[in-house]
Amino acid sequence: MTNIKIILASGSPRRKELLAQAGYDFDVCPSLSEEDLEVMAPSEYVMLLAKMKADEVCNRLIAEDVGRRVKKLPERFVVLGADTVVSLNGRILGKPYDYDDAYNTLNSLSDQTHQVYTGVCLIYVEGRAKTSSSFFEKTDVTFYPVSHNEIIQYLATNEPFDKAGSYGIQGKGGLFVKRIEGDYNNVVGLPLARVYHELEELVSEE
Ligand SMILES: Cc1cn([C@H]2C[C@H](O)[C@@H](COP(=O)(O)OP(=O)(O)OP(=O)(O)O)O2)c(=O)[nH]c1=O
Repeated sequence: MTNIKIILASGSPRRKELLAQAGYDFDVCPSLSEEDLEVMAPSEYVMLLAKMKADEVCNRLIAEDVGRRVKKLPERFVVLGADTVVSLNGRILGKPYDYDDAYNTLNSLSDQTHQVYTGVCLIYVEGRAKTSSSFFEKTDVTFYPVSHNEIIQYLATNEPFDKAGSYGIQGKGGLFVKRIEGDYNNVVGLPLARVYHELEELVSEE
């Protein structure tokens, strides 16, 4: 039996008991639960989600290519993962769960300033080497007062349901926006100019 140290990425007492039963040397480091995620700072949260998305795609593509005689992946490429949330008074508002959630979210954003955070993770793959960079951008968005009828009309467009904070600044949701401070593209889901600069730095680092 190997004597290598195992880090058990799980909070399950059953898994712990089974590893102990076999006599393995291990430490427990449970992965973050949904409850932990909800109390994270929005900046940390979006960077973690962006990294999870990029890691998953990167690992899957590389694993799929391993079995191929003719490789589909180029010698060098970058995987970009991103995640966007709205934060109102420190509370994270993602995509709405349902109609009522979208209504309540828009109602709470009315006549208020909230923050839109987008986290980005870039993974640069060159041969077998991987280097990555993670960052976030924050944009402050102030809404005009939004009435009950305006929210009902807006929900009928179906625009809110796949969007963080239940609105799209690039669509009819733009009519609610009084002012923004920061990158507009960041609100739409990708801080393009920051991505450009980080990408330039990442791929020229070797
Ligand atoms: C606030 C706001 C968000 N959004 C969008 C950007 C994101 O696509 C979405 C938040 O969901 P995300 O989970 O960040 O992204 P996604 O599910 O659309 O795509 P994937 O996970 O595959 O990368 O909300 C707008 O389009 N306009 C806006 O004004």
